[in-house]
Amino acid sequence: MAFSMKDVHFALGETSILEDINIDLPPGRIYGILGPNGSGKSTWLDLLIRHRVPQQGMVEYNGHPLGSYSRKQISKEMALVPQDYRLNFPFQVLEVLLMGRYPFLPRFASPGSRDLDIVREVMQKTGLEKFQDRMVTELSGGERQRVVFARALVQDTPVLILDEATASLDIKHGLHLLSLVRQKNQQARTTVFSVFQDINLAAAFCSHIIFFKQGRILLHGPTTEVLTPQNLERVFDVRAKVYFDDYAQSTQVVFKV
Ligand SMILES: Nc1ncnc2c1ncn2[C@@H]1O[C@H](COP(=O)(O)OP(=O)(O)OP(=O)(O)O)[C@@H](O)[C@H]1O
Repeated sequence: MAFSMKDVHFALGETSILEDINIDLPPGRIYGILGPNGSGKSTWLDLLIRHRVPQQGMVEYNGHPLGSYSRKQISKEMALVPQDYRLNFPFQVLEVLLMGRYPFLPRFASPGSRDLDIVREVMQKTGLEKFQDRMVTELSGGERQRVVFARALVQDTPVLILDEATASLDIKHGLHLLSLVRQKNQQARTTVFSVFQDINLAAAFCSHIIFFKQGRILLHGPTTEVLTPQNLERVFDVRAKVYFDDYAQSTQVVFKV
């Protein structure tokens, strides 16, 4: 298993945020995380990357307790693109991307030629070359988000965690970044967790879906099996039609408004 969670409970103060989380997550899949606002999706991602630690239960990564990994080891294994990350310091885009290599550098060492090669390759693939000398503080919100996303690709980890990572991007750049993630998943069997509000994007991109509701995992499974009108009604209280779309070559959803 890439991850395994047993009887996980997480609370903030007196408020229970996640309850009874029991799930085994094999590697090499693209997991779409879906659920209403406030259902615990981002908090659950925080448990995966150990930004938060559950009060009860066990989180394992590759068969070992997540708590047995150092922060640096975790950074070599997992990269996160947060929902709303603010790059407030006046670094150049190239410098921010090089930060993705820091977990792999010995203490006090500077990035080497291999690190620069990885950064250049990601810049080229993500179309960020023309921004490399610009200050991140002088980019638009979407451009900055593309830099944060690219930095996670530079980190080049077996696990990639995306929290509505393309929500502020235009459709072309969003689809392009997701296609890069999928290519990497197919070539290197990376494991991807991605929260989406756009259910059709999740349907097109994810092999598996995990539905959250009120701090619990309500159900999970292969996208084609669990993305049904009944489940969408249970989770989101909406009426929907689910069908296979030839053009998208994936399951798609239309909603009754
Ligand atoms: N720092 C905090 N203090 C208190 N409650 C919090 C805090 N952060 C999150 N919560 C609460 O925890 C619950 C889960 O939040 P979380 O951000 O994980 O939900 P989510 O499913 O990712 O939501 P969204 O779709 O709106 O991003 C919510 O009820 C939220 O109000």
